[in-house]
Amino acid sequence: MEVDHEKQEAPFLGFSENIIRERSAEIVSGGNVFYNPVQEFNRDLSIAVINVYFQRLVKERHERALKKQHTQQQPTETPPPVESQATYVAGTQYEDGLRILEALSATGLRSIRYAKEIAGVHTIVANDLSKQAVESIKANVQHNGVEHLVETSHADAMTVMYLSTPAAKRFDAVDLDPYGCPNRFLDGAIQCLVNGGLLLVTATDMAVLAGNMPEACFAKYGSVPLRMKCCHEMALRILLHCIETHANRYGKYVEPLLSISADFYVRIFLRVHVGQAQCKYSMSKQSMVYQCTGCETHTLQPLGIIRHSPSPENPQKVKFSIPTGPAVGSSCQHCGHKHHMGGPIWSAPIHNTDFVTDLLNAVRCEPLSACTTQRRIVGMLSMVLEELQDVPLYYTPDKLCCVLKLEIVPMLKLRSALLHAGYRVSYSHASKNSLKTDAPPAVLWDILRCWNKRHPVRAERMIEGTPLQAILAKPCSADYEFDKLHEAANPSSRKQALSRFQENPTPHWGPGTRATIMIGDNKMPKSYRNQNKKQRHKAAPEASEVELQLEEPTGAAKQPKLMSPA
Ligand SMILES: C[S@@+](CC[C@H](N)C(=O)[O-])C[C@H]1O[C@@H](n2cnc3c(N)ncnc32)[C@H](O)[C@@H]1O
Ligand SMILES: [Zn+2]
Repeated sequence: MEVDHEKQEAPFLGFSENIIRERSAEIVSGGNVFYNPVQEFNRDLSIAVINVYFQRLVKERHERALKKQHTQQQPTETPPPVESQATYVAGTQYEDGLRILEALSATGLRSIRYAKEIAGVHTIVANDLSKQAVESIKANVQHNGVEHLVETSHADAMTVMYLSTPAAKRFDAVDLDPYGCPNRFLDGAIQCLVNGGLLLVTATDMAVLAGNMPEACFAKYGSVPLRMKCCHEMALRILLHCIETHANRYGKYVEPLLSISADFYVRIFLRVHVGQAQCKYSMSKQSMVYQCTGCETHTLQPLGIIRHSPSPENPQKVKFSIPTGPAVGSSCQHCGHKHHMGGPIWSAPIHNTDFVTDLLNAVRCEPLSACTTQRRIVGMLSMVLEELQDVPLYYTPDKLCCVLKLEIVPMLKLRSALLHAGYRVSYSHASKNSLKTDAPPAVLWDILRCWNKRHPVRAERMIEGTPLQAILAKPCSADYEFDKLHEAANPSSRKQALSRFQENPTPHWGPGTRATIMIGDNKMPKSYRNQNKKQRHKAAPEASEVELQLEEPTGAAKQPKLMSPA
């Protein structure tokens, strides 16, 4: 697929002396083309997801075929066998295999790995806007012997996707892995996917998504972010909201399979289905978020509600309506301060636990168990399965205690207190220090009042008008149990010490790399590169945006820090 829109010849970089090896693939031609070794986790996970997605697809096809046979065949006929996943192997082309588009491919590494490690491929189109990148993809595809599966394309990703909207040309899976924000590619991706197709989206503009530039976030994603401790989950939910609104325009809706916040980016795996009727449910999957400017308590205000109103003619009948609100008073019921309002965000579950269970089983077995980042994938997925799926967003004990200037409650004590009081708790995969709970915020503050009795805040801190004074002035309504460890307080992933977070980030950790970062065929501005060098060891500098420091806080709560380019 060649769209010849580039007139001038960019120099072909040729083969570099360095060979990059990542699992099954070797990259022999890279030059100035983007390559980020830290994204190996992202690529490993994507390979696992696409493999399991294809297994599901085969099963769905099988069930459909059986159903068809059942309705058509005579009772005496024996049904012919329908192919199962076991017959598919990686590296071979299948007529009924997946048509995958890697819309922003850089060196082609991801596409080459998809060709070699995904069982049941028809074609992979590896596309890039940069001529250098495309030369590099061609050389790498040839070197790895996957020309029969990987087709190279030199075009704007949007052109490729819009030219692929006719039914016969659609893709089963589209992978968007851009620099920064993926928003401009979403419309085309939604339109060029088959019904039930898989969309894989990365966003690395975390400073925007995590609340440092609300005006930019609204312009890009149609949602106002809030600066919260749970900003990584908020980022996932903003991106999901954005993709859902794109899908709804075409009578489609999304089914999130897995939504991951990792290192310096978010990555979402979801299916896009056709269904006007299901689009009506979209309103009730989105919420506005109120955040108190004093104590940071968050409260969700759904945009829609669904009521089941069965009738004899239609037992499944539902009614869609608008909830009354606002969900908070004009000032915070806990501390009396005013609220900020953010959103809308996706407030329905962000993972499909059946899918994640299959995925976890798959990465524990050959061949996926052999991938380099397998331990981290197992840890991450185990944590995802432990998350309270019906509780959007989370608190952190350090921030809660910071508001009240209290000694920090150890996580297991706080979790035990909540569990003994009859509430559910979980971590979020997005933060080591997270606390998801179905306990109302009033209970959380009450528990901290109880903690204050044991570890009282210094008297001089009780200043009139502060959230601390307002919250601690109220009497504690119960004596919570902190000391008796609840059996569910320590989740299995933690007990087993599964590798759940990025360990020992490399010196070049972040969206940038040692090689020149390219934006299309243009080099990243020098000021960014210099800044990049200075900050490499610290956090995650972003190619085109200021970046958020993503380290987990230690000790008392810290606000996320911006690292602006010099
Ligand atoms: C982050 S890199 C992709 C990395 C790659 N997916 C991987 O796993 O190694 C982004 C790539 O997108 C390309 N690009 C930027 N804008 C594009 C556009 N509008 N259409 C196609 N490619 C584009 C850049 O040239 C760059 O190679
Ligand atoms: Zn408050």
